[in-house]
Amino acid sequence: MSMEKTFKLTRREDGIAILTMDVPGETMNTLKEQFGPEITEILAEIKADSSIKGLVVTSGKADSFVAGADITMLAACKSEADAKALSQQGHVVFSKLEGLSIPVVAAINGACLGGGLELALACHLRVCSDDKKTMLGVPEVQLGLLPGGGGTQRLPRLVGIATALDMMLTGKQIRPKQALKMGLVNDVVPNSILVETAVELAKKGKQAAKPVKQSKINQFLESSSFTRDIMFDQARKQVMKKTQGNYPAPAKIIDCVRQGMNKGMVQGLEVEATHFANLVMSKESAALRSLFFATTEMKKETGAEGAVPRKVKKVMVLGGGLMGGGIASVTTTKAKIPARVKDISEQGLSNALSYAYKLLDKGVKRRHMTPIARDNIMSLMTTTTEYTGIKDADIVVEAVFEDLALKHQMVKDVERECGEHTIFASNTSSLPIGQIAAAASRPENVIGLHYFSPVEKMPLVEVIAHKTTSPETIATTVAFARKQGKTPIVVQDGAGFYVNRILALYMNEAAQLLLEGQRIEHLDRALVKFGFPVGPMTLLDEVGIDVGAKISPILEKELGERFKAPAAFDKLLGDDRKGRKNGKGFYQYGPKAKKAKLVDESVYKVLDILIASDKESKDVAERCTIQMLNEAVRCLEEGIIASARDGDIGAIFGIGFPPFLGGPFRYIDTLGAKNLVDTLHGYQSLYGERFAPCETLVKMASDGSQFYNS
Ligand SMILES: C[C@H](O)CC(=O)SCCNC(=O)CCNC(=O)[C@H](O)C(C)(C)COP(=O)(O)OP(=O)(O)OC[C@H]1O[C@@H](n2cnc3c(N)ncnc32)[C@H](O)[C@@H]1OP(=O)(O)O
Repeated sequence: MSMEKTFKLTRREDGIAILTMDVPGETMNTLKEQFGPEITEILAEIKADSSIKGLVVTSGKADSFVAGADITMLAACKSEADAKALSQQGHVVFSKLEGLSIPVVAAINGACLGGGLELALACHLRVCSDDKKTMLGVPEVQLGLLPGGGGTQRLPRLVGIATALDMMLTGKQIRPKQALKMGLVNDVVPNSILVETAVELAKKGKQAAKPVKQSKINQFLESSSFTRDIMFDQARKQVMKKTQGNYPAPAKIIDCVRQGMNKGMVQGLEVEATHFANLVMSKESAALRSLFFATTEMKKETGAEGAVPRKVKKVMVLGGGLMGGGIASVTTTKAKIPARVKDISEQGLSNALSYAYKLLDKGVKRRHMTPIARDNIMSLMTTTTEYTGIKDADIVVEAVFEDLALKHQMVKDVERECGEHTIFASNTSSLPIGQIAAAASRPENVIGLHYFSPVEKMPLVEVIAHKTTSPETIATTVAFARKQGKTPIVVQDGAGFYVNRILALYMNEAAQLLLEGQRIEHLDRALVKFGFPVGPMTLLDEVGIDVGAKISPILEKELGERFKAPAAFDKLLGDDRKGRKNGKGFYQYGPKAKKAKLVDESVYKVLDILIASDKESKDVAERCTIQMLNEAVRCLEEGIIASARDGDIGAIFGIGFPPFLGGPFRYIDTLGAKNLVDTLHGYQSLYGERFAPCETLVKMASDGSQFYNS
């Protein structure tokens, strides 16, 4: 362990001392084991020094305050007792800080999250910079945890119960302006005068806390334990509906606040430490923490070892449809790279422009963005019906119809009209990239870049290298996707790549259950209960039944019999059911549809279905998900994905596989390969070969091995 210290105390001539936190050897400040003892020592020194009249707490890192407790330290806890001790140690030092008789002001620039915000809350006042990196929040819930450094107690006392619950249950990050408005900070200033402003505040002395600004209704609700209990019950109900009981943290957060507000801070902190410890040791938090570690690790990977990404300064998007519009939008809005959209029709072009404009304008309406900033970003997006102004494009992303001949034409056009180095990235969801590259004279520049709809919301992209894609093309495409705010996984070429391939079998199984007489809403509910964001029938309506019908035979042809879709697509399309897009699918749409989504019962007749009694929810969920698990392992076996980690990230970020399970591979480790293989064999004898376990699983079942070591 380093002998360097985390804290530095500087005494100024005016009597204000600056306490600077700077964890040695790390890019970001986090609360580590040495935090407690070190700050305790310093606080004693400050207390004993009567020349110190005020204290400013700040960070020595250029662009972060404190990003919270060190998650690695939490993950290393061996027992609830370990974790509880950590939380209680935090309580003790934070209350010492709060108990200082001199004024204590936090000066915040950059991320101030979790335990970092809890540190700031223990100060008497807070000033933050107006930098765009400055974000305040308690994201613990996203790690399956709760704020365990007094946050569940100090936050509601500062900003009110309703606001605090919202922050803790969503984990959302608050920007400076909003933080000021809600009373989370006392002032917002440019970073250049941050510390000076904090010093001036400290000189003014401790001030009585201003009453929280909040609505009349919340004032009323928070005024007595009786009305507060109504609020807590309401919050609990909402949370149970949202989490389906799969995540233990939210209910525990509510309980901490309830007990703390009704029985006082001491009791509240005791409950907080107990619940925190319990959550640290939960399997849900372990899975969510592994996601955090996986995504931070992936941020550093180039996608092709040794290759250096080329700088992308200009992008062209072919096709102004839903996908093309979305891709152009994240290119200009997130990556801030000029994008030129080409479509054969003016209509397509105006669609793409209005797609981007609407998203930006939402930001203006919510006051996250000025109209000028919106217009500046819009000016990065230009349109054309000809190949003009694209000679210097570094990447062309193609999002036209799924038609191989058309894609070949695009490849040829781009090779003719653009530069030698221009990358041709196809957003195809089903055609193998190698087949598209077959028409290229520079196949090393051809790659797949598969987005998910809606592009601005779905965090994943698949980057697909075919056999001769160059490492530089891979690295450039990966870096480009990351600039668009995406998490890229590099996968190998093959029908359906990874995500759609595992999704297809899961969807087919749901369709099979439907044909066996299981009700549509029952199927959807069973999988939502399991932890998916929407059920398979809703998903098919959203994606488009016609789209599913188009992809299905390609997968069957390339990957085999097990991909054969149940005979339903023809009948559905024969009845003109495409899903939400044409207002006709499994559910009712349009002006007559009720707010609560209702099944369009006439679909049962179209499919000649006799409704049977509901199977157990968990059996329905198992039968569908087990197909996904088996196929995910097959993708690893075939080298389609490079690692179990990539497979887990792909399924969670691309499909919404339940995050608390950690992804298909981590879930298989939890279930045990032997157990899974036995279950697959059971289904195989009932329903046939599509349930035959893949080789790797059979091997793992016999030798007891796992995908992960921990
Ligand atoms: C008791 C308390 O209530 C419990 C807690 O506080 S739990 C922790 C709550 N805090 C969080 O969840 C925040 C986690 N961090 C983040 O979301 C992001 O890192 C961030 C938004 C702060 C910055 O993102 P970004 O600029 O992309 O940097 P990113 O690459 O993620 O992180 C930089 C480094 O800091 C590390 N880091 C950031 N936060 C960390 C944390 N809380 N614990 C451990 N390491 C952390 C990353 O692992 C990475 O390390 P490396 O460079 O050695 O690989």
